[in-house]
Amino acid sequence: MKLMTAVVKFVQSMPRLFTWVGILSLTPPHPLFNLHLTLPLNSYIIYSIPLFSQCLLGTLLMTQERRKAIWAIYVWCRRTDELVDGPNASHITPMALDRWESRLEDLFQGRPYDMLDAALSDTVGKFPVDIQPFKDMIEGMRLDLKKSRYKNFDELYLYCYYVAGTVGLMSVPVMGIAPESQATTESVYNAALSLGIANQLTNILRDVGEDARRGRVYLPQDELAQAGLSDEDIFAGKVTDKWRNFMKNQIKRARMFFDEAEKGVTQLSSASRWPVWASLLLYRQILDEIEANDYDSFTKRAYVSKANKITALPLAYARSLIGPSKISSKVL
Ligand SMILES: CC(C)=CCC/C(C)=C/CC/C(C)=C/CC/C(C)=C/COP(=O)(O)OP(=O)(O)O
Repeated sequence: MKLMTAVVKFVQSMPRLFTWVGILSLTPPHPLFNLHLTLPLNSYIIYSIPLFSQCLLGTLLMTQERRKAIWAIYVWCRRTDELVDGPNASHITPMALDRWESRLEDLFQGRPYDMLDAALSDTVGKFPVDIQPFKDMIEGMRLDLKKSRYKNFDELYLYCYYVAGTVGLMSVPVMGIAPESQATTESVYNAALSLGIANQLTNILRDVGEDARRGRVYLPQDELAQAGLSDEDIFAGKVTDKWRNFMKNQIKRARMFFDEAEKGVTQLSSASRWPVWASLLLYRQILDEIEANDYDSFTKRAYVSKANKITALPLAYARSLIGPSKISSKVL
């Protein structure tokens, strides 16, 4: 009977699934597509951002209210990221970030500056979203302006929290915890944080060459030294046995964060589980692709093929059918 209900639910969601698959294989939609607002086109926000767009596309599988809220949050994150990574990045000063922060405070108090802020203002009025992770993300941008090396994993972890772990914390109040969940709220937030960290570590391991060309090394310096490697080796960009061993350990650690995140997905409300599983399974596969590229993140950009993306959807759906149980909550 349960299986029957699941099959019916899956078939009922087919139109949305096809939209999702269709969009995955075409171009990303406009970010405001789901905000239902007629606004000037800020299309730069979405067009260069596979991971974010992957997460956003995933939200097509959610309820409309939640979908709009997640879009509003991710659009704000993207705009924040664009301040230090976008075309105007060279003009961005800590003062500009201070102004962005006071604008954030205003929108949280119901005084949005523009229409995109208004979408987030609307979201924070509807869902119990806290301002702290948003402020922390701005802090991460401040850090990125002045720092290009990380002494050890603690320092790198803090950076990953600021720029990505925060996104997990912002998302949980919107995605919702299943009413039948017996897990502690803290454990679910921890899992969400782990997913952000895992995504960012994966991003870093995929983009070593690209970052090095911008003079940045987002790898723990002490671990590089222990592996017999230095910045010069990163800039030289040669895949050696030392590099392979170093990467094997980094990939192992990123996978541990994905494992932590997986424990929390089952505790999310049923409508949110599918998109989260889909983006988790897809992003995790980038690590497999780095291995398949013989750890060459200097000249190759690991990516997940369209075929794998499409196969991940039903897999993610199957996993999303498993919700909280007494056993899993005891594990947490
Ligand atoms: C697991 C539980 C309980 C909840 C889920 C909580 C969520 C949604 C976590 C996801 C957090 C997330 C999407 C972080 C994004 C961090 C990141 C690495 C952003 C960078 O994205 P892009 O720069 O677009 O990456 P690309 O380079 O791939 O385009």
